[in-house]
This record gives sequence, C-alpha cells and structure tokens, in this order.
Amino acid sequence: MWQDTAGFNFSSADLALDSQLHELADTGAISLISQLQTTLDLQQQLDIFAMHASRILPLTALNLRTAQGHFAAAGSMAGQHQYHTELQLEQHLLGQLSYQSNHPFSSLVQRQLLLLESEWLYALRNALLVNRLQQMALKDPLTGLGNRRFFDDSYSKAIQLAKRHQQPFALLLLDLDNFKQVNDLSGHSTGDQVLLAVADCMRETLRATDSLFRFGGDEFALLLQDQDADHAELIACRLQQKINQHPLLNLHQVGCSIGLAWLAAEQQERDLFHQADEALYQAKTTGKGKVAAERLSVKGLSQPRSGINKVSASLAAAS
Ligand SMILES: Nc1nc2c(ncn2[C@@H]2O[C@H](COP(=O)(O)OP(=O)(O)OP(=O)(O)O)[C@@H](O)[C@H]2O)c(=O)[nH]1
Repeated sequence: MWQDTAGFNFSSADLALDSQLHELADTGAISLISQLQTTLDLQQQLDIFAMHASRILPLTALNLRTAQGHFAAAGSMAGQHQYHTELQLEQHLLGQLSYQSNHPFSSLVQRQLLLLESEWLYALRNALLVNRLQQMALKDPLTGLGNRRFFDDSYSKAIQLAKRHQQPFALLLLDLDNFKQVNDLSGHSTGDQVLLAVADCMRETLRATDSLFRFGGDEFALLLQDQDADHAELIACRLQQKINQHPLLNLHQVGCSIGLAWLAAEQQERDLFHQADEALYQAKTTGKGKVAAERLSVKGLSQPRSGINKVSASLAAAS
C-alpha cells in the first residue's frame, strides 16, 4: 500500500491502472475512444484511428481488411516500412491492419500501437455489426445481389457521378422469359435454383458485383458505369448468351429479355430508367429472348431458342 502527499491510500492494482492510464493518455488513446464513439462508420473509424496512430509514428498508409470489405485510411500511399497486426476481440478476428511508414516500426512503436489498437476493438466490433446489418438490409436474401433499395441508392449515385465526370453510363433491365412455368411444373425450390443460376450468370458476366441487382420475382438490373453504348450492348448480349447456354436454364427452357438504355456524356437529363423499362417492354412484346436498346428500336441481337417459342405457344394454348 502506498500513500500520496494528500494522504490517500493506493493499492498496487490502483498504481498499475494509473500507470496504464498515463500510458494511454500518452498514446492519445483516451481521446481516441471518445472520438470513436462519435461514429459507427468503418471508414470514419479507420481515419480517426490513423490520425491517432500517426502521432505515435508518422504513417503513409493504413489499411483495414475485414470480412465486410477492405478500407484504406484517407490519403494512404506506399511507405518504406510495413507492419501488420490482427485485431481480435474475445477470440474473434475482427480484421487485419497493415501500417506503412517511412520510419521503422521499433518494438516500442509496436507496443504503443498495440495499446492504441486495444482501445479501438469494441467500437470496431460495433461498427462491423452495424455495417453487416446495413449490408443485409440492402441485399436480396436469395441471390445475394443488391435489392431494389440498394439499386435506387446506387442508381442516383451513378447518375450524379456520370453528370459530374461527364462519363457515359448504361442501365440494363432483365426479365426472365417463361419463369413461371418452372414454379408451376417443377416446384418453387427449383424456381429458386433457376434464379440463383441467373445471378451466377450475371456475376460471371460482370465482375463488379455491387452493380448487380434483383428487384424481386424474376426481374434483375445491371448498372454499367463508364460504358459506352457499344460496350453496354455487348455485355447485354454476352449475358443473354450465358443465360441461354446455362444447363439448368436450358433444361427448363428459361431465357431472358433485356431492355437497355444509356446516357452518353452529352445527354445528361434523360430518364434512363424509364427508357430501359420501355425497351424491356418492347423486347417482351415483340417475341421475348431479345435485347432491346433505347429509342425503342428492337434489335434481334440474339434469337430466342426455338424451344422457348414452343413452350410459350403451348402455354398460351393452355390458358
Ligand atoms: N421460385 C420463386 N419464384 C418466385 C419468386 N419471386 C417471384 N416468383 C414467381 O415468379 C413468377 C414471375 O411471373 P412472370 O414474370 O409472369 O413469369 P414468366 O413466365 O417469366 O412471364 P414472362 O415474363 O411473360 O415470360 C411468378 O410466378 C412468381 O410467383 C422467388 O423468390 N422464387
């Protein structure tokens, strides 16, 4: 037991806590905690943490890898030295941090960074949780593609970006042909398999998975940023071909119709969604299995499989 000058008694545990608090104050951890409490945004938390870590050692870059994505602190650039750590809380790996600096990461620096990291863990866990819930709210639960809400957000952001940077931008709306018969003839779970196969075809055609959406039912959308009309048309045809050639979709004679509209750099004000929807309507009503481009000119870029026509005809006869 120790006594300070004012006569208070301290145990060794109090002194250990006191010295830890001083160390935390030295590393800036206390103000770090209060700053981290102001946000549940992963990028913002990383930026705040990077600012505090830079007080220990000037950093050129700080990257955070998590199961929900990779983040880089604002202004990150390559440095001469690297240091990697894992952020774990209660035996759960939250993420991996990669520091870069033009100064070496001495063992003292590493120790201070470790201490600082430990102050981030709870706030990081909460931010990851919120991020995961947000992602779930934006995803179609069956296919994992973006849902309609996510599409609406992405669409307006893409339009703004296209306007700001004068970049072309295309929208594809896709509706399956003859999907209902899969449910009717083979059951709902086979129908679900068919929808999953369509999502796979979309992912294989377009790697940027955050641009792929399912609105519900058998309706899908693709946002193609910085794509001119020719390229967008090529992607639409490639996707349609993939769907036509997919074994499961072929087996159930499911094809697709696609409506395509694009915004050239000089044409900023048109209602792209309406155009693509009109084009899709044209593709549907002029025989299915087609890609229809804006201005309502239907191009028979891909012919429907003969089987599809036959099934349509027999369904029509049956109804
Ligand atoms: N298996 C499954 N079916 C669904 C789901 N959501 C909607 N559906 C069904 O999808 C079908 C969509 O109907 P339509 O678009 O008229 O079917 P279609 O045969 O493709 O019609 P066309 O577009 O005229 O060729 C309906 O039978 C819905 O019940 C789902 O999540 N899973």
